[in-house]
Amino acid sequence: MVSPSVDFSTVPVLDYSKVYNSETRDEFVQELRNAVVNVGFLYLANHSVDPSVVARMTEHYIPRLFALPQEEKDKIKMANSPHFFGYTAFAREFTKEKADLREQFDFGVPFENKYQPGEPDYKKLWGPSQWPKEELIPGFKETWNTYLEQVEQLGYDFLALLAECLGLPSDALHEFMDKDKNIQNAKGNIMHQAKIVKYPPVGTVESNQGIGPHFDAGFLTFLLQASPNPGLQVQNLTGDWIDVLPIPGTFVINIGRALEHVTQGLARATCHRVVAPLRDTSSRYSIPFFQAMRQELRLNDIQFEFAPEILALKEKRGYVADREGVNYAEYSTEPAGTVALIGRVKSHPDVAQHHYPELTKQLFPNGLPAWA
Ligand SMILES: O=C(O)CCC(=O)C(=O)O
Ligand SMILES: [Fe+2]
Repeated sequence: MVSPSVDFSTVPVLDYSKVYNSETRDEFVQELRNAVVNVGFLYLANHSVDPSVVARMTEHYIPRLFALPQEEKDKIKMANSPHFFGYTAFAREFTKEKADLREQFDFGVPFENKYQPGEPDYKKLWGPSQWPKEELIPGFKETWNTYLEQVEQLGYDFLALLAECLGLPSDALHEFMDKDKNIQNAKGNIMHQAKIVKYPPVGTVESNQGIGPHFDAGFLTFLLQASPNPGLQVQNLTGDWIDVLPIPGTFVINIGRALEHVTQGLARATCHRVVAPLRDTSSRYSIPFFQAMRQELRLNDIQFEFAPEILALKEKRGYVADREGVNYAEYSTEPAGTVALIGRVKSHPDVAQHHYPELTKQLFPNGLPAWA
């Protein structure tokens, strides 16, 4: 059941500068409520991340990163890392058992591994990134960490607005980052993850999966579309694919499954995909930043009471059956860290078998599938 009056055919653009002005703040919160409940995706213009840092990443570092000699990329291959950080060669990641036509480097915000023997496996998941040699790409690490720090902060600020738009106290969602809702404590204790992705122009009519249809697993995703190429598409309630063309100076923000779960489905996780650039065009680049949450939390441990008029928005929007994509049903019973680990093992089973042999065996009882 879908209410056609609330279905979307474009992704709304929200102006973050409205938040700083008491006359326009309310308007922003209302626009956010519409985007969060009915679309699950939005563009954020005039955001707080320094445009010169963004420009330095997109214009200077991204091309140099992918232009590193192949043997230097291979030295930091993901298989080295129990944290699933590092380089993944072209078409070596899988969405629902089909190769994604992209090449990428995965990193986390700076983090020291805190795993102690006897603790759950998911504690191994968070740890340091792997870096290309500084002399081959001078200044990259510093600029990238500055970028991550600013997006991390935007993420915490944005969570406060999101809580507010659903009628919750503005720090309500911060409990998923720190038990005392203290964001200063969350910094350095929650390991958000981000990657730098290249979609080379290899698409054909028969084979064009840049990344297959999926839902993001975590809380919020902040996506920087780092080149003018189209490709990102989101599925509306009717099932049509809607283009999310790059708009310079914006982030695309979307809701992950965990945030959908804890808001009782009010904040909508929306299925999306990337269509690979066609042959003879140019590469598409992007940087998705995935907001994580406390690993030990079972999401059902924190229950909100939403006002009836807020819950009514969900009825008005209607429900769509999950068409494609992983369910993350484990969020009802398992700690968030376990759900995240399962997701990583399914996407990178060849990496997982080195570091999480038992879990890999459990998830792939007949051995690694042929596609891996
Ligand atoms: O690269 C993009 O534009 C989107 C990537 C994405 O959806 C993902 O990695 O989860
Ligand atoms: Fe995604």
